[in-house]
Amino acid sequence: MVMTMGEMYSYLGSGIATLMFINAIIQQYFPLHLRGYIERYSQKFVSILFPYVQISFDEFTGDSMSRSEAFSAIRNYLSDKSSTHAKRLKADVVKDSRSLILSMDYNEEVTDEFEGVKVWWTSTKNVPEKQYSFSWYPASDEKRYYKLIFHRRDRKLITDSYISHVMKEGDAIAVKNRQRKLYTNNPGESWSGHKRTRWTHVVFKHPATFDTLAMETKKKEEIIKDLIKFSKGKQYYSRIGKAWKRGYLLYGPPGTGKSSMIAAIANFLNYDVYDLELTTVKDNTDLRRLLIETSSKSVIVIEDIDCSLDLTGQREKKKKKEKDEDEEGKDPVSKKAKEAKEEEKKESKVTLSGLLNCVDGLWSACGEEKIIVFTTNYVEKLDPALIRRGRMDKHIEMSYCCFEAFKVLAKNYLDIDSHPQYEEIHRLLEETSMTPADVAESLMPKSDEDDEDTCLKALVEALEAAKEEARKKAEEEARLKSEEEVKEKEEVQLKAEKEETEKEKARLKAEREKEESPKENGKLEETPAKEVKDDGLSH
Ligand SMILES: Nc1ncnc2c1ncn2[C@@H]1O[C@H](COP(=O)(O)OP(=O)(O)OP(=O)(O)O)[C@@H](O)[C@H]1O
Ligand SMILES: [Mg+2]
Repeated sequence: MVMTMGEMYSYLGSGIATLMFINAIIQQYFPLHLRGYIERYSQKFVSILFPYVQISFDEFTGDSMSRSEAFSAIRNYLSDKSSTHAKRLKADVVKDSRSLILSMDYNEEVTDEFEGVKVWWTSTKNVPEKQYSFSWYPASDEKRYYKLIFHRRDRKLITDSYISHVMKEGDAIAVKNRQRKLYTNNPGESWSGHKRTRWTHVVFKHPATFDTLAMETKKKEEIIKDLIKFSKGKQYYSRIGKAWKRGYLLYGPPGTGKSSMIAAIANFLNYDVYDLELTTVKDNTDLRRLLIETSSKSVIVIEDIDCSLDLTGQREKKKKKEKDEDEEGKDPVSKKAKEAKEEEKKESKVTLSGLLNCVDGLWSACGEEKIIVFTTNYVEKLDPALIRRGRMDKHIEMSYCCFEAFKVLAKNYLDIDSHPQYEEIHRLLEETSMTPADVAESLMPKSDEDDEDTCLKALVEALEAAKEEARKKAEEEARLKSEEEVKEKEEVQLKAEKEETEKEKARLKAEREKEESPKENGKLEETPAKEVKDDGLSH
């Protein structure tokens, strides 16, 4: 039977212990000059006998007694290795979730290879008495550590690169295994002054991925590349002196996949999502606090940014109204309290500049690896200051469903790559604007009897109906426009006619006056004379 490294180690370990014992006797009874000589030779003897080096990674670090990061990383790394190699596994339920993580059981051994070098890992619980390496720790039942054993000729490779490789891999596995969360700012929280966390969370489980997202392939690939570049950019960002964050602005009509895109980004990068509801944020300070409490590796989302900023103004008006009503209240105590609260509310608001400061001010550099996403249906409504590059680095337009996007949807919803009706759909999609949400709705089978033919037929019908509607709308618009034009023309004509009649009238009047003038003059000659007499102003 082949001896495992652990068994060999313990076998040799006892030999070493014997040697240590002998060494202790030597130290006590032999004269100094002889002692050095014997020690040198005994060490040489041990290393010939057992040319392996051992490194221990304890669960808790000495000074702070906090869980060692190295231990966790090794645990993750080995759990990944051992679930395929080790015979005895230990199952752990990850906190806050229902997923199982298998890890190496205690005293189980796993071999690993790195650049052609073989190493042995063992996991140990409860420090055995002979383990002198941990003798300074008080005895505890739950002392756990990992032991790495390798040949001493590989020492350089192991200490220089293997251990850091294990740490990196272990951290990556931790990121992969972790339960991602969807956070939302609790509206109740910001009004009550409790010192509880401002974000509440649920497990984030959105099935949208870039594979299921319907949009032009070129555009999609560009976004994926951008995300990969960002997520690997730690050194780059620190070199150029920029906070490690990136802003995306998603704009387009409702139902074009803006929210789906955010979920796909989070799923792709394995990030948490913070859904920031601006309308419930009290003021700029509150906003800052909220953003500070967000963790690294997260997507911070502010949906419908145009509405959120508009609402700030509306909220102000509403509050004033409420305050007026309060003043008519009967209970003086609650009235006062309410007034104080209203006063507080009245002064509070999130301003554009507050938002800008949070997006790219000094505060944004707290924590790293963050993506900030704004969505809007009306990009033209946004303040240019908000969406300039550097704040919103990438502007992504989510537009109506194109043929390429349709093909993705058809693959997702009906699992088909082609169909005789594709050509017609292609033509119709170019002629009409339909959102991916509407296309998806038509493609979704409504009953068990529905197959691809019926679904595609439904889509064609929907597209034709949309086309017809658009045509009618355009016609109606054209009709209204032409009607307006006719009306305008008529008005112009009417005006011209009116002017003409006015002129005619004036002309006629003038003519009449001319005709009547001799008679009139006679009369007039008499009258002024009379008048002159009457008012006594004549001379
Ligand atoms: N590009 C797309 N790819 C795949 N599915 C899509 C796409 N656009 C929309 N959908 C489907 O339509 C539904 C609505 O899309 P989504 O919520 O992402 O739209 P939105 O752009 O965020 O709309 P709104 O502006 O109203 O928030 C989604 O559940 C999704 O199934
Ligand atoms: Mg949305």
